[in-house]
Amino acid sequence: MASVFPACSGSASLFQGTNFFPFAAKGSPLHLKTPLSAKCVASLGTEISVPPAVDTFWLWLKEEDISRNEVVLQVPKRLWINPDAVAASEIGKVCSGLKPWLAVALFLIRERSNDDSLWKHYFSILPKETGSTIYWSEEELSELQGTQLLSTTLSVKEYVKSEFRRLEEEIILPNRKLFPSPITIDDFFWAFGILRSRAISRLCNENLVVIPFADLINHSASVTTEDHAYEIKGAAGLFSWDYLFSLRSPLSLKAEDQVFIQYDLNKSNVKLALDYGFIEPNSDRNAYTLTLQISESDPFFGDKLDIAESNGFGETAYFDIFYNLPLPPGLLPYLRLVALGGTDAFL
Ligand SMILES: C[S@@+](CC[C@H](N)C(=O)[O-])C[C@H]1O[C@@H](n2cnc3c(N)ncnc32)[C@H](O)[C@@H]1O
Repeated sequence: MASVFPACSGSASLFQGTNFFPFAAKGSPLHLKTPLSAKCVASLGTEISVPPAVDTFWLWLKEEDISRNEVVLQVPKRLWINPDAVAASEIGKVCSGLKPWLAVALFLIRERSNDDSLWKHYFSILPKETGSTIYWSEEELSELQGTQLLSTTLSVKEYVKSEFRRLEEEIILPNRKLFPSPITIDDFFWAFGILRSRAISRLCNENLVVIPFADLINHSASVTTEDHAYEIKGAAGLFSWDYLFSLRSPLSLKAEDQVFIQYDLNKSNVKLALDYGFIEPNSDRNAYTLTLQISESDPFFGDKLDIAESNGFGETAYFDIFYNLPLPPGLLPYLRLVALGGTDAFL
């Protein structure tokens, strides 16, 4: 059976004792409000059982008791990996017209092989792949036959392949000097998986950002709030000020407890498996995603699209239907809009 957990790619010796990363050492740009240590462990210690395929796993541990909402970690903006970091880099110009995730994916791939990268230590501990179903073998995927997870996984893989082919043709090959080392489809899948499992989009003004080291924090179903991430302005060094990503613990913790957050309360188990490579045993996560679309051949296509857009939907809309829960708001009105025809369309 496929592993839905990542194997640890870093070396445990990096983390001997409590002072682990060069980044987290004294005078580093990382702000640790109270001692915090990262460990590469053999078992998660979460409420979710760990299959034998799991080797090791990075996590953050507090070394002192902390109360709920206490700040545990701050990361200055200059370490964030986002479209601004790409724009300021050597590949900024050629990536300016790309979708943000494509630009950041290329940036991740390029920085990973750069020995002088600002994020060198961070890249050394990133997993080679996540447990996402996009990395499962044919044989493993055959276990999913008949499920929505399988069809979604296959279409995501197709989408990633076609985006890569376009990127190769339009950006990578015409700019050989900027991309001296060959970039393979596997590299691109790696970057895609890293972004799906580690990028956040909940900060104000940030649509896609990876916050190195804050992204080591694991998910727990026992955390039921999502308001752990803040962007604040503060001291980013002895003499400098910067925007900081500030992470508060949603739970009060005893020394040596693992710091957990809630990744997303609204993601179904299909999305959790696809994005992170784990699912929750909790049946509230079991959902079927219904896809509805206003057909371009509909005689009222333009009007219907206007109505959909003015209500926050598009030409295609996705609705997660959860087992034993009421239908999502918007599903029935959207369905009615799609189905309206004949004289009803003039009502
Ligand atoms: C944001 S990263 C967290 C960093 C992770 N600890 C590591 O060592 O790479 C998200 C990944 O951590 C793992 N993860 C986080 N919380 C988990 C949980 N409760 N159960 C299983 N895997 C989890 C999944 O592999 C997921 O793709």
